[in-house]
Amino acid sequence: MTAIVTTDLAKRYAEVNALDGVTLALEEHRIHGLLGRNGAGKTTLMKLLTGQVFASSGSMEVLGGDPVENVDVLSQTAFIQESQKYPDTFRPIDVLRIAAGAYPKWDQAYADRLVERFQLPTKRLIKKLSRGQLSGIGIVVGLASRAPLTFFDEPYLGLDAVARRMFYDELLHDFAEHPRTVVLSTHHIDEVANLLEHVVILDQGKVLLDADTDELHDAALTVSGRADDVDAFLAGREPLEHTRLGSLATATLAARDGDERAAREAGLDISPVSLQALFVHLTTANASATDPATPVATA
Ligand SMILES: Nc1ncnc2c1ncn2[C@@H]1O[C@H](COP(=O)(O)OP(=O)(O)OP(=O)(O)O)[C@@H](O)[C@H]1O
Repeated sequence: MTAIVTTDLAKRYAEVNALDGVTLALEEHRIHGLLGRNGAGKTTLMKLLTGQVFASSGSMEVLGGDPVENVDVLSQTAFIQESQKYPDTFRPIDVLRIAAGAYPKWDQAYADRLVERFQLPTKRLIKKLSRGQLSGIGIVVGLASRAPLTFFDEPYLGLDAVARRMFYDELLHDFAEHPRTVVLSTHHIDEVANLLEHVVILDQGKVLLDADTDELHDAALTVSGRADDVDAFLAGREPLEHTRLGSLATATLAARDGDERAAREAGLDISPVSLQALFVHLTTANASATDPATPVATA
């Protein structure tokens, strides 16, 4: 089943088209990566899908319904945001108590284990917590809610590398035991690349890439070797990246059938292109092809 369908979805603010004609279908029970440079429209898309802002045009279906003021859909949805605000008097224990009442599939024993693992001081005022501890609250809520649809919008801010690793491990482990649909927005692309089954890259409000990660591994390749051999291999083709160092060269290019064999025969080394490298190539190429911000057409 498809968990999320959007058709030509757009969100216009006064001066920007934050989202511009987004058409997507996200399968249920998968971990989807929502990637994009700053201001690409990731948070805006997640806010639309959780009914927090209204679309300017287009349509969407989330878990089979319109999310706007729809308790059936929203009770099955968790949206974890780094910028979550809490009342001044709140302690983590208050947030966890509210979450326990709000999410039908809440697992208190799992929440307790996560609190311990992330060393969350549950009785300290939230306003006194460190940034990493604040992120920890969101992660505990996002995981222990076991919501059929969970959005994590850069949930790691302030978390150190060890705690981020713990989050990825927990997500993967719990996802395997309790499959659900996860949409994860992050700038730490290499760290999450192995978790993602499907990736959407937004750029300037539009979908730049919408693909399964399996397909991406075959989408591009990097060849390296003697500069003359690399040049001969590239003949007539436009590489995504090409660097020369003395008599050696490296080139990354969109893959075609037979490339690997031809590169091997030419004596070149072949390496796969990481998701992070592909992301940088695609968004950089798009930036030079378009304006940085899409101006709103005035009527
Ligand atoms: N309430 C708002 N009013 C006006 N413009 C907004 C508003 N919210 C978002 N925008 C603009 O919409 C665009 C998309 O913003 P959004 O927060 O969705 O990006 P993002 O991909 O989540 O970025 P980041 O990775 O930096 O968090 C940006 O240009 C942003 O300035």
